Amino acid sequence: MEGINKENLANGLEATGKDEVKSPFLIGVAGGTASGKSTVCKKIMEQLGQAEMDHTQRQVVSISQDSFYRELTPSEKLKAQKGLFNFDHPDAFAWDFMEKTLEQILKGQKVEIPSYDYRTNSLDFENMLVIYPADVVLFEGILVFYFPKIRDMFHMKLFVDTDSDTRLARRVPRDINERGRDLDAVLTQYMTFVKPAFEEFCSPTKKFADVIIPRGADNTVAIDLIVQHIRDFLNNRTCHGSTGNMSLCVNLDISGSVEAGSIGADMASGNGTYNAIRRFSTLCKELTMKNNVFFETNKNLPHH
Ligand SMILES: Nc1ncnc2c1ncn2[C@@H]1O[C@H](COP(=O)(O)OP(=O)(O)O)[C@@H](O)[C@H]1O
Ligand SMILES: O=c1ccn([C@@H]2O[C@H](COP(=O)(O)O)[C@@H](O)[C@H]2O)c(=O)[nH]1
Repeated sequence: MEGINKENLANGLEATGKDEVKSPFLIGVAGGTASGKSTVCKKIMEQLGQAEMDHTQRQVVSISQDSFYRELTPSEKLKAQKGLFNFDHPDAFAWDFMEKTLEQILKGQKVEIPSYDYRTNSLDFENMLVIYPADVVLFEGILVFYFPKIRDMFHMKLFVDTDSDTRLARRVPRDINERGRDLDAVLTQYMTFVKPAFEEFCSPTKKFADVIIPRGADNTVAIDLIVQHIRDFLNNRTCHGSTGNMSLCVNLDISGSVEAGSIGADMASGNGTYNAIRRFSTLCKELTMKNNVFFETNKNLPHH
């Protein structure tokens, strides 16, 4: 990406000649089908007072990976109508378009993406979604951590981890009531494509997450913490512009064992917000509340 790196993105500024364009803090939200990814994003937006706000004015926006399904060939369309197309395989997505769109978003540009119509298994170009520049962008989908180029764009990665029985129990009524399917088709698609693809492509990406959220939207403690972190980010950006996440130093200073100073040191040493965020997520994993473990430790994270 020319002219962009994680450092200046996380600091929120990209130099474009004389003008300074605000680049958003990009959060990836992955997880299996019906794990609660969109519900988690919706809750975050609601708690931040963004959901009821006019979409041109929002500081936080949420985008679904579904807008990046690729257009099907006529024969694939026929297969899809019979429930014989694999929408859970990485090949079902238009990765180039996804990458380009995220690059534009990171450059602070307005983008237009199609909505997705599950009833016809196709992109709806009549109903384009306009994504206005925002301070924080949530990007959710089953495979958002699958491709390294996309994965590396996120400043923070969340994985919504809901057990597969619960997910299936939620998917069945959702697909019947909201996506125009019948029970047989939902179960056949689940057993033929959804479950095997989850195990092969989605579940292995959990290891890339900075924060794993067990039980999805039911995990109010985890959501409150993430909301608080976004609030800090937004306040800081408003108060300090490019100084990014200084308030992390204050807000994380809630336990004697928390090394709030090391976050400040990151900022002061010029290692920047990205490192501070990494430390934040590590701290989250270390934090255990009495009788309430709200984050599952991701053992695959490198030590800082
Ligand atoms: N915590 C929850 N409790 C009960 N139902 C939920 C919960 N989270 C999500 N759902 C329901 O499960 C279905 C899938 O949730 P959704 O957030 O759309 O998942 P995803 O975006 O991961 O596919 C929806 O019908 C939603 O209303
Ligand atoms: O035409 C389509 C496109 C996708 N799907 C299924 O949707 C899920 C992903 O959406 P979630 O909201 O994360 O559940 C994926 O498992 C596909 O199987 C579909 O059924 N039809």
